[in-house]
Amino acid sequence: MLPSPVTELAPAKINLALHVTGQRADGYHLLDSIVTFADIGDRLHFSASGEDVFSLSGRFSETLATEAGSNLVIRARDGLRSLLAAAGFETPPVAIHLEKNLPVASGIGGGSADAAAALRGLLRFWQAELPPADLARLALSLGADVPMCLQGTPLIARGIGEDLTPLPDLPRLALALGNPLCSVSTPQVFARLASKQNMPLPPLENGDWIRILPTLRNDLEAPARELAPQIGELSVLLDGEGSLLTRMSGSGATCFGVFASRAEADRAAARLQALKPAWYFQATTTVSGA
Ligand SMILES: C[C@@](CO)(OP(=O)(O)O)[C@H](O)COP(=O)(O)OP(=O)(O)OC[C@H]1O[C@@H](n2ccc(N)nc2=O)[C@H](O)[C@@H]1O
Ligand SMILES: Nc1ncnc2c1ncn2[C@@H]1O[C@H](COP(=O)(O)OP(=O)(O)O)[C@@H](O)[C@H]1O
Repeated sequence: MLPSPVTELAPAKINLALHVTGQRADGYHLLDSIVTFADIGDRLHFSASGEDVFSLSGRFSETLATEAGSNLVIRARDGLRSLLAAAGFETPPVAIHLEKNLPVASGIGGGSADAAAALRGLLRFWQAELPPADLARLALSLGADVPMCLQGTPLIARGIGEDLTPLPDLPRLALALGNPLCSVSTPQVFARLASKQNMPLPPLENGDWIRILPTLRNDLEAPARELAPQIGELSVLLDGEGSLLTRMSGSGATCFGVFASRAEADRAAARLQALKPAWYFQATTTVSGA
């Protein structure tokens, strides 16, 4: 019997805080990051096919079309298939369609979210299982953010992103996301950091989040603003809409504003979209940790 079709959401990742605390000998930076996930993202569809096929659609698919063969989704499929084949599972050809709704190279981990969704979706499609440690190793080999995207719930990420601690009491947040649609290169942002040894996160047990979050930082924001000055303009616009806390996510250029309610986040995103029609704005409610 042919496998049944499967659909997976690849939710946007939001770094609510990101402290760079050191650098490994291989050049990768050590992070302390509070991460949550949006209720919006890319969408992946998996269906039976005579041969492996990969197709793209969506607002941001064009930038990826020329390098479709090296897409993280393909790398995830191939990596998973070889582990599953070694474990004796059947992995018949699959048609994968990626609906690319998230801006590319934008600090909300679109590629990592897609890779994680490909792993989750293909395990369901092929009705297969892997030991969690093998899956975690494969995820990390695809990118530092892929293990956290595989988890998909609020967490603290340490190391380069592989050391994950759940944050079940992080509340749902109403956010307006904005991006001036200038893609920012993650390695270039890390390379411009003035200091690589910054204060780690303070202890966060029983977090009074609304009080604590504003006292934290994104250490990548200053170097990203040097590369893309529009980030400063975007932050001012979010503040002007009444954001309770405005900050950049990941290596940018996406910034988020935290709003008192989803209705306020919706209004802010709609007003800013009218003001800057060529930019990306999206209201979202983040997932619950419980
Ligand atoms: C900065 C963060 C924060 O969550 O997010 P994004 O801006 O990508 O969303 C991540 O650490 C990005 O993770 P990810 O995008 O998966 O990174 P990778 O593909 O593994 O690495 C891309 C490049 O970024 C740099 N890099 C990445 C992660 C890290 N902890 N230290 C680094 O120095 C390295 O130069 C590496 O070659
Ligand atoms: N499915 C994918 N979605 C986005 N980018 C991808 C994908 N596959 C490979 N990439 C590559 O990964 C790079 C980082 O993209 P992305 O994950 O969107 O960045 P960020 O983590 O900063 O949001 C892009 O420049 C692109 O060339």
